[in-house]
Amino acid sequence: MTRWENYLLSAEKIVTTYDGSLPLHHFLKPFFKQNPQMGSRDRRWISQLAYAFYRLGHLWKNEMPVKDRLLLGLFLCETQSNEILALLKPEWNEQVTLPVAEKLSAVSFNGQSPTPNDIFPFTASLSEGIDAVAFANAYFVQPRLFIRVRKNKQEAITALLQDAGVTGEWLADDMLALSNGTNIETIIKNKDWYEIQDASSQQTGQLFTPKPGQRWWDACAASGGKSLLLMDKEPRVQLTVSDVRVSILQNLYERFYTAGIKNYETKALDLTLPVPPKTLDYGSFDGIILDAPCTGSGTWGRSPEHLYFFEETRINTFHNLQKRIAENVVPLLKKGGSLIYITCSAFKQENEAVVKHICEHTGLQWRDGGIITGYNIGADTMFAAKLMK
Ligand SMILES: C[S@@+](CC[C@H](N)C(=O)[O-])C[C@H]1O[C@@H](n2cnc3c(N)ncnc32)[C@H](O)[C@@H]1O
Repeated sequence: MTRWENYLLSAEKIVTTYDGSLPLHHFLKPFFKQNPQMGSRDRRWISQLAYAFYRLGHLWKNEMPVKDRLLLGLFLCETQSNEILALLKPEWNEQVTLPVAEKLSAVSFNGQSPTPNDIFPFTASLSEGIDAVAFANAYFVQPRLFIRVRKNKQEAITALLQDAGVTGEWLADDMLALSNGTNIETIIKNKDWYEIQDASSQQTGQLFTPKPGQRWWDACAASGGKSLLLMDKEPRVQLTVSDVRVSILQNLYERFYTAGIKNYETKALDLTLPVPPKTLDYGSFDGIILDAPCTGSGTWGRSPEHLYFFEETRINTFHNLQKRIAENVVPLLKKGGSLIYITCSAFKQENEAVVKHICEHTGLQWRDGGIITGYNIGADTMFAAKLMK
């Protein structure tokens, strides 16, 4: 058996035993540990085959034999001729450099050509403004790495990248796109010069309008990505951060420390329940960022196994959770203050439908924002709406 056939066999073993209960990279680690004979090149190819399999989403999921599906994934995801296809599917190897849309129109199974809905079977549930074809086809392109440059270090960072022979693309004054896998930590040693943050996530910050001395609350702060964005816009804000997970706030402390942010208040809060009156003052916040828990469907390009194992009923579970959290958060907003409702979901039920519910039940008004489509630049799809009290 050739090395390439062995790769296929190992990838087949992975995708037939992995059940989606933990992220794929967590599953791959022990798999490779149990197979120490595999070198780094072997591991890279086997992982690539497995990821490409999940990038097909639901396309011919239960019909196509696993080996054929692994090769189909490789054909659609790879952009350069490779030895696996050369040996096992030479006709595809010749077409591998074509754009994804052309490659998709060149394949069929049981007389059927693939549709966006075969890949992402929930296209009818997508938010307004999402192009279903572009959204589905983006699954075959690995998302890019984005950094947000801090402290006006654009020139210094450009020089470091040049020295390292790495090319980036400036998408905004402080937003740099790099190819996925760029080892940025080894290139830029000063950790406070930048934040790794997806382009769409950076774009949500356009709705933040903090003024010196104002009180802002990042209600689902996790490791603080949005708070860091807010504080870089206006460091004189009085910030409160909270999350239901105390463990994730530990990451926030570390990131804030590195970024030099010292003045903030922290709370552990489960927002499915009303905020206890003595914990935070009702009607006191000028701005609230509600980056709500969600399906994450706008980020599945980075973890395509989630698309493969997703059950549609989850959308409604998150919709109900988001409404409940929002209802408990709004009373803490000042009159004239703004609520920034954010998700990294592409589903309208988690986005527009929740905003509509908030407006109808709390009297807030939707003033700005909406879907942020990242798929054309290799970024996540997100939703961010500004609501005023
Ligand atoms: C999308 S993440 C927030 C990401 C973060 N804002 C950032 O930019 O890095 C959603 C967060 O909501 C938190 N969460 C989930 N259920 C919650 C609840 N019932 N009350 C408060 N926070 C909750 C999760 O722990 C998670 O950290």
